[in-house]
Amino acid sequence: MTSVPPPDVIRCAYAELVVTDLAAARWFYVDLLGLVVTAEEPDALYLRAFEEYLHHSLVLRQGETAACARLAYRVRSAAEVDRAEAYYRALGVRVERVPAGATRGIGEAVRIEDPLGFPVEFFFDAEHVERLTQRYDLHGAGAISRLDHFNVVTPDVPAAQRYYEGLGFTVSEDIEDAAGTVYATWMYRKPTVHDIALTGGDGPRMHHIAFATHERSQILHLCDHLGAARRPDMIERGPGRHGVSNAFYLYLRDPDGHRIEIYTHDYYTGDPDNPVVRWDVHDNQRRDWWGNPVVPSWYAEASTVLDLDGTPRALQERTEAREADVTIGADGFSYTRAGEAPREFKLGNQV
Ligand SMILES: O=S(=O)(O)c1ccc(O)c(O)c1
Ligand SMILES: [Fe+2]
Repeated sequence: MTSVPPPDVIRCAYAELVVTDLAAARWFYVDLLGLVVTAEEPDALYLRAFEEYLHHSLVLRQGETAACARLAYRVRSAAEVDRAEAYYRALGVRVERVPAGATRGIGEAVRIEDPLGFPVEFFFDAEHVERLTQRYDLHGAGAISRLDHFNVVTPDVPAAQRYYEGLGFTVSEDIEDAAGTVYATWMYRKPTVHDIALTGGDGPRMHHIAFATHERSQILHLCDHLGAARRPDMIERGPGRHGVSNAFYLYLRDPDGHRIEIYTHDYYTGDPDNPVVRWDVHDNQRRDWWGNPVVPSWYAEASTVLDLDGTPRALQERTEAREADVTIGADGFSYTRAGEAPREFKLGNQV
């Protein structure tokens, strides 16, 4: 902890992913998902969704090894960038101040290796570009509106929660058990369910980046588009309805295996007394409100993250119980109503 006040974080703002085949990634993120190309270089793409007016919310950079190179938060003013620098220098983590343009379209920023081992950036100034909110002539049937959240894998969820609470984030929901083990926590700065989700596991790893649509039909169109492209293998989990967050969801895997969630219909959390929702890890409806199975890869696989030198981070093993061991997703391995025997037709009762 430090006596230096934390920066005033507004929201999650952009991610930078290393991809091994920029052309294949361009097909996935632009031709399939419909993200807009703000700028294009031989080895990088700067993409945004239709409601976004900052330069980008996703950078794809060609590289040898697929990884997450950066998770960036926007702070409320240029002065808050200075405060971020002071906060993290006092915290004693690695801090780098970078000039405007270090990332195309982004102003002066502070980059850190945060206490959880993630490469994180705080910025305010950014180039404004055309906001395409009502350019319905450009929206496809699967139009994506904006970046919504990051989900990261970290071994000690309570410790990660304390770190993010120190940064001014608030818990909206979590998954825990009767013994007090916390398996996952969702935390926000913008008034939705989360800007960051902390998933218990070997980390630091990036679990997924999520974009929001306005309508469930847009998510269903993306599924149909993948079917038409004969690439249903890119659909990892869903479509479905989450228990946690109540969002309608779809998880895709990009050509490098990076997990992208498309998500809509979570809820407002902007009042100071927003009730925290706590889920029992055995509740079959926590991960999927309809009790559908969570595929094992969703628990097991996540993207490597890089340090500020671009070197892959070594993983620290989770020492507490793992959710996939305690219950395999929401598929009948546990209970929905405590004390009642599960029904025999759910997957969990057939293997
Ligand atoms: O699967 S969960 O219902 O726990 C869930 C809720 C919200 C999310 O953004 C997510 O990725 C996963
Ligand atoms: Fe998510």
